[in-house]
Amino acid sequence: MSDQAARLPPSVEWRDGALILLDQRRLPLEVRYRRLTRVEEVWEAIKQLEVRGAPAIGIAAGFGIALWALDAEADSPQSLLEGLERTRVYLESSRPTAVNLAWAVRRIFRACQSEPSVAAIRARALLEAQAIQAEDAEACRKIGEHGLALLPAGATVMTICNAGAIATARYGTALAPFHLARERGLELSVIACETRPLLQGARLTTWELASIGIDVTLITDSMAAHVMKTRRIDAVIVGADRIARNGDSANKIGTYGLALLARAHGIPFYVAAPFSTIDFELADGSGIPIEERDEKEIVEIQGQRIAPEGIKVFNPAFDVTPNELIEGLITERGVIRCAELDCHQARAMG
Ligand SMILES: CSC[C@@H](O)[C@@H](O)C(=O)COP(=O)(O)O
Repeated sequence: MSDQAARLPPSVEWRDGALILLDQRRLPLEVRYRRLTRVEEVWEAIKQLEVRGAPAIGIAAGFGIALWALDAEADSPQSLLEGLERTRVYLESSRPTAVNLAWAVRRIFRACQSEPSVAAIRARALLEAQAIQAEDAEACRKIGEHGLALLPAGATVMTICNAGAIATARYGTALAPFHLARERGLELSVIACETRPLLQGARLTTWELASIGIDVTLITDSMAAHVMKTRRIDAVIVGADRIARNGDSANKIGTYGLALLARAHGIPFYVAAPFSTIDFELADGSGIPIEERDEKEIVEIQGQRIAPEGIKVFNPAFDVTPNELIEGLITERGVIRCAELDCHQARAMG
């Protein structure tokens, strides 16, 4: 079995005491890595989408808190933990929608609380961040297995944004089935929506899939209905930034529209995500915070103004797809119907 997925370099890596990030703002024109050594740089990299995608920002934030812990001056475990708590809150303020970020830094903080010394806290922060990364790679591989099992041979799948290997530790979520298909020599095709306004589909999904040899066709977001009507689309698979416990799922703006179109055309619509993306504290999607971003992302293209000066702009980065439009959640624990999510978790908790 070839290992095509391994050809893609990791987008987030801990090396020699620093965080190495693939700068996703520059793709596909340039494959450039940056070495970050301070938590402020990690905060900025998350804010500016240098690292993006729910699991990847969780992993990066995890290493960010570890960077702070390793470097901080502290004369007692208590003072280190107090600083760690402030750093956790700071990192959580970088982007609000993807729950993986808060989930990762809270998990690291909790783990550190039981350590007896400054040295043990420092070591534990890094170990926990590395564990989160390793667990994500394994979860994404399983998501790929479960997703692949849903698809007929030679399937064509539509997706939006980039929920791929570069948005996770490895393999991706919505794109994981394609990485596994490639490893196994199976032919599948992808229709990638460009994903206005920041073009993660056009820039990142096409780059990622083409670089592992998957057949990928780029369309603009407004072509989705026409393509569903005139071509055979076997499924729509998207990622998620936060899933409420009733299955309502927040993902990149435009996802909700795709789900409505898929329903109108009788195409199954799946959300692929690890359990770390599920926020069991939220009863439904109405409580998911939706990030609003700078108007420049809409009124400019590559620094060039395209809309009149002074017009009003609304730029939400995410929307929420209601559970009734979702055929199933493709998770590391299998494909779960939204209605079964809550009891599934209750069973897993024993
Ligand atoms: C595996 S990534 C899942 C989601 O985070 C992804 O689909 C998405 O919406 C990313 O948005 P982004 O704004 O690029 O971070």
